[in-house]
Amino acid sequence: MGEFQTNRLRDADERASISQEIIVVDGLQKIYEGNNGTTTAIDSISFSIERGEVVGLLGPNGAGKTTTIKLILGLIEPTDGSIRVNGVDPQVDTKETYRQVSAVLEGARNVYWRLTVRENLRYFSGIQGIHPGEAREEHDRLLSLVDLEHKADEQLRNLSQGMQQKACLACALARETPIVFLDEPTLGLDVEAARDLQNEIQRLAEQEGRTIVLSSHDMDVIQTICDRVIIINNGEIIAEDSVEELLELFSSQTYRVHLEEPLPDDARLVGYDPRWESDRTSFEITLQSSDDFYRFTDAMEEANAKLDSIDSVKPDLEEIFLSIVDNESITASLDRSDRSTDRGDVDNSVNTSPVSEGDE
Ligand SMILES: Nc1ncnc2c1ncn2[C@@H]1O[C@H](COP(=O)(O)OP(=O)(O)OP(=O)(O)O)[C@@H](O)[C@H]1O
Repeated sequence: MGEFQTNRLRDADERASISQEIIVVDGLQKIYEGNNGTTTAIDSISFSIERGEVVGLLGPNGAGKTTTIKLILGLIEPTDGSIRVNGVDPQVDTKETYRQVSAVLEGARNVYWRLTVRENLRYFSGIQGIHPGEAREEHDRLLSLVDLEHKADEQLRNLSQGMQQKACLACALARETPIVFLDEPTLGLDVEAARDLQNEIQRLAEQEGRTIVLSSHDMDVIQTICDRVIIINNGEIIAEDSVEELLELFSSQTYRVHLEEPLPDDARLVGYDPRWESDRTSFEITLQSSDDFYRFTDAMEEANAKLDSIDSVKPDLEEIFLSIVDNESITASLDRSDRSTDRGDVDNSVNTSPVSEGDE
């Protein structure tokens, strides 16, 4: 998928200073070392994110998304490469990075379980320098957004898991940082709450110019709210484009073919393996180029297939994502010599919480 690859950045400082880029990652690499070998989780990736963008960071399990986010937050040290978060190097100034970014990461316990929901909100806006009196109205709005007004004075440890997740989200938003990282933010939310949150994310970006980076397996959410996606697989960026352009590009590559009569069972479209419908008259096929298109029509002729119609179809982001990752997996599986251990064998002692002293 070479045409999607991001351009390598010249220099992170230079890029950050001349543009609206609020996150600049240049040649970033992370190799985890363990007793039984090493794992290259991130392999020289470069990308940038502009102020006010809503970007989806996507990839299959183990692709390297969480590692990338932890590196940007300064929670772990890169093996190589550089990162700037609003001009700050997270390795040099972790405190300032924390002031710039809030994050809700899966499994991260970055709230205080013995405090009530409202006390947590006050604490998190307080450390950002927001006066409690000024924050009251905003906290009411956030409580209503996550549907926790009735639990505002309950200790967090007494709430259900879903409510705790909502409270973490509200605390992250209460900090009013320029950048927000959200991992699976709609997981466990009911339909209405998920829709409200999506609207809120769009509002934060459009009206307040805040930058949101989302990681989610729900492609409907990504398609609805993200301006752009960065797709990672095996530690490398395999696609980086606006959602609109990806939809456009793939709609002109995917076709629905309908034959006048079923193709006999023993006939084959040599070089293609289309997903037939049960009566063997229709299938969808992805063709990468005009050459491919001509090869396909030759294969149809050889198989004596009688074409009735061929229409361009519009796949959704989920189908596009699977198609990009599947294509990539075929090449990547040939070259994994240095990925010799899995997570269980090596250092797992990373603190995922931006707050070091949770009082659980
Ligand atoms: N602390 C660690 N020590 C060793 N290897 C690790 C560690 N954390 C992650 N890895 C490995 O690095 C690779 C990338 O993991 P990462 O958690 O970044 O993926 P991910 O895209 O977030 O996956 P998921 O969607 O499953 O959360 C995986 O092979 C994983 O096993």
